[in-house]
Amino acid sequence: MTQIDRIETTLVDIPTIRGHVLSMTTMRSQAIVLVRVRFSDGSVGLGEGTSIGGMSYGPESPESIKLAIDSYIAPLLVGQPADDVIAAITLVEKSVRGNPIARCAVEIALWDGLAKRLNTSVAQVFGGPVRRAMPVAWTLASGRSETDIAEAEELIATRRHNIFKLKIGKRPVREDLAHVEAIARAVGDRASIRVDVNQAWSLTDARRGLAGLQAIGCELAEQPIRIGDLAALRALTAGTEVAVMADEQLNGPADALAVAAARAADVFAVKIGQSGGLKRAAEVCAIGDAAGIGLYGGTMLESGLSTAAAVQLFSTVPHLDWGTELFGPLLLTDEILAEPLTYRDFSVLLPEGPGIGVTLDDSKVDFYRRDRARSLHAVS
Ligand SMILES: O=C(O)C[C@H]1C=CC(=O)O1
Ligand SMILES: [Mn+2]
Repeated sequence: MTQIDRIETTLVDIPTIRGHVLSMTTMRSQAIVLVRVRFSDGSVGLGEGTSIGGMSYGPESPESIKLAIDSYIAPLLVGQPADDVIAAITLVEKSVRGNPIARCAVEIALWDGLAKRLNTSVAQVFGGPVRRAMPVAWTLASGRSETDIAEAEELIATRRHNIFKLKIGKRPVREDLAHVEAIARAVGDRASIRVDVNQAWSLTDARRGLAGLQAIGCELAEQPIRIGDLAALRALTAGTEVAVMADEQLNGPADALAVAAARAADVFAVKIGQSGGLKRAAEVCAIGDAAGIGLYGGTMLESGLSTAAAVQLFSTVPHLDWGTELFGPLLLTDEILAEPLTYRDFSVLLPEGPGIGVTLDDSKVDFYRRDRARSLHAVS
């Protein structure tokens, strides 16, 4: 019986193509925890765990993801049967509370390994794709309206994106509304406009903000208020025509059930990392779908590796009415995959090939790994 032999983690830092301005932080590089699971038959599974802005976005950081895997998850899994992925994640969930991104990173590698050994794709293991291309939004977050408009124009012209998510919540509501309106006016009916407040608004800000967004014709507002207050989120959802999306609020199936039961959102941003893995993300989708909540494939701005894993999963989700934002690798200045994912005609394509459908460019990983940068720094 094939067993899990070894789990290795590597921190990799890749610069972003421009500053990415969120309400709580400005990203200039992205830190990725790469996971390699080595199995006793010689096969290898790849995974990735990625958070945003250190600990400013959520409770996990790149360093905490690495530590959770090295010190807690790997010792549990070494020696376990390689093919029993559900048993493995159940074992991990019993001993590791929280830490959904760390659990997801390892789980991706387990699915990748299983599917590769079966010579099939992860999508096939999840029941097979219902689509091989899915709409992919882009986030305009340079911090300046004119720069965002120029970026949007280029992306529409090259047919890469025609759904734009604007990061707001850092500036006063009035200024943010003027920013959204300027971009909405500039793109007209050539693109749709959504916003992500990343929890920054108070309830009164949110009432004013959503009324303004509705007047501008913005179709969706993501996580307008801080997580935890489902009654307030429900009141906002009921009080506006703008679709309200839950993002940071959703950390797995139990949260999905709570939001659905409270009718606190119109749409779920389903993230494989935040959900605690592909299996749990599929459950979040099922709960949302059963509750009549729209689904959207979210991202933690991961590299192509975890993005490919998410594409595998979302290709199998029957109703993905709000498309995806699986553009993570395009925000980075360099590609760590041997063969990049294909973005074409406003969509990302399901990669062909076994497992999650992608392999690493090892020389790129060596170049960007954090411990290499440290040792270079030490000798210079
Ligand atoms: O959705 C988030 O909150 C995080 C992330 C996803 C896209 C983006 O630009 O930021
Ligand atoms: Mn969001």
